[in-house]
Amino acid sequence: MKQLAYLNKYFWRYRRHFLLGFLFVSLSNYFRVLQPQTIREALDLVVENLYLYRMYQGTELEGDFFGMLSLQLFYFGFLVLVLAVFMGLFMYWMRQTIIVMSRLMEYDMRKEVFAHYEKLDLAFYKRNNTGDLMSRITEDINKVRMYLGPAVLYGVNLISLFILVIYSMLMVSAELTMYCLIPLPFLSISIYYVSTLINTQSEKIQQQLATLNSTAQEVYSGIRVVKSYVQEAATVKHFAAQSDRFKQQSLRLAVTNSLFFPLMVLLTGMSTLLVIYFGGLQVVKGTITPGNIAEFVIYVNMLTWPVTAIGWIASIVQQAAASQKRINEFLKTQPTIVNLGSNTQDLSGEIEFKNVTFTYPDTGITALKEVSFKLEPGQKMAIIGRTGSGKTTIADLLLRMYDVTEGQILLDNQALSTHDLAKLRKRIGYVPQDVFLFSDTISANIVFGRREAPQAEIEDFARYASVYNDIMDLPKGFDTLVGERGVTLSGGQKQRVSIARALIKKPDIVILDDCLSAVDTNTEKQVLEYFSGALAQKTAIIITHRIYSLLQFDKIIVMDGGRVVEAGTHEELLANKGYYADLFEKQTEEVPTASL
Ligand SMILES: Nc1ncnc2c1ncn2[C@@H]1O[C@H](COP(=O)(O)OP(=O)(O)OP(=O)(O)O)[C@@H](O)[C@H]1O
Repeated sequence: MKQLAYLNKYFWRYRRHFLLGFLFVSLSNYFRVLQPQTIREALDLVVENLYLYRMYQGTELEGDFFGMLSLQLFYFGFLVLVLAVFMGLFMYWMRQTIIVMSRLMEYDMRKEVFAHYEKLDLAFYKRNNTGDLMSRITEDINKVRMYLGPAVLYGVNLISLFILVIYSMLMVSAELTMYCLIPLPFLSISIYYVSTLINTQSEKIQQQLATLNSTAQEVYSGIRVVKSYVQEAATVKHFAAQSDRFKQQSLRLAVTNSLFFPLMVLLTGMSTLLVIYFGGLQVVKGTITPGNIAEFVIYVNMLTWPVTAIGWIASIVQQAAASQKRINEFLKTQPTIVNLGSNTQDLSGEIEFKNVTFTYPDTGITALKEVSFKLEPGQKMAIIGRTGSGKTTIADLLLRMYDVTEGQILLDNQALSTHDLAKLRKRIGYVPQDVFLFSDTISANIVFGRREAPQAEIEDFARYASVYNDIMDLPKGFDTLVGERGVTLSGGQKQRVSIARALIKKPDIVILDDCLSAVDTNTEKQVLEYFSGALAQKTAIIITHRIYSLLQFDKIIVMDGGRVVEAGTHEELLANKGYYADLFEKQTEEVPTASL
């Protein structure tokens, strides 16, 4: 339960809503409790006057007496109505304060969790799967919201109603109060068990629904494979089996749900029975009036829902505590990559790796071993090597997605950590290998790192990245939606949009990670021409599997198993007759007219 203490800061922030809510609940309940008392008075009035009425029956005063009695009853009826109006009014305000409070808290909390997620480093995202992150920010926060809103509301309601009703009951008869309260703890306990059962079953159903969703989603995403392997029937069978499990679980829940109300009615019915029986005995003895019995029956009914709610609240609080525990786990996770630097100068582009060794914290894989190289401002370097040889890791370290395990990276002759992290990332234009575009317009994707860029520049950079004509061929040009909600761009088009996105930032250093792999040789040639022209003054690192003779590299390093196994210029490496020379030879044979 101590997990929920984290939420106290929100209660403090919205204390005004909370206190007002408490006041409105109490006022609403006050008017509610006055109702049975008015009904009791009305009923007693009728009982008392019945005798007198019989006396006047048949006389000429009968009409007057009846009129007077009706007027009094009308007055009581009107009073009950007025009380109901006040009760309803305060009930409306109670929801407007407490439920609104819970929604405000939910909003603050979701924002806090999302902002915290964004601060966490890449290693955190590798350790935890996206589904888990999503469920904590959606389902878990929803469950906590149930505690902040409905549970608090019914809890506050329960306390104030209990005090008022029990007080009013005790004023009439302590003995009768005791009898009618006997079944209520049983009601509360059994509702607690039933709602816990309902919650467990609902959770299983939710999980099964998630499985069902992902099964369907996977089939739709991989529909080409499914169709080409003629696996439609098999996937339908698999889906039907999952649906069947969902159906069974839902039917089980329906059985449990149908226990809820009969149980409630049974136990409150017993309370009513006890009130009528023992109350009747007391009326005979003359200690209470018949109106008191009616008053008590209404009290018992009033208590039914709050007492039921005890079990329900307990179950909500239990779930909220479990969810808050999961949320706290992430909130307490601190990023390992933090901003230690204050250097916000633009970069001249000098990069030096000094004996850099790096081991991925989550897998223990040593991706780089004593890697050293130096680039002067404006120099271009190619990194070549087999897959898994550590090329991307070099880019990740330069962007401080991870910190080196051993050795040092210097940027402009200063340790990487002395540079302001945000500024450092802003000054590096990085085109990652796995291109990712947001479900937004092409324009919005291009200006992602420099939102104020004017349309003319967006178009210019699309031209530099050789994607302008492709974009203009789309139905809405730069306003075309891409991704899930829009058109699907080809792999090569996506790569070029992502190049435009990196270049429009006008970075000091450019890193391209195998980002021309999916474009044809002509397009590749155009992009590289732009690089050798417009980016002549920028330091650039190009990670690739292809050898480009178009672009004059000042340096080429060949990676293997995390080490730099060859380094030098194109000519030096050819003379070396190693991996590079081999690759060059193979590529010359394969594509004699390509970009070589
Ligand atoms: N986020 C990560 N967590 C753990 N290990 C990783 C991670 N990224 C890469 N590795 C491992 O580090 C090694 C180097 O990977 P890296 O991505 O740097 O290679 P690469 O040369 O860029 O490969 P490719 O040409 O296929 O992109 C590989 O063994 C890989 O499995």
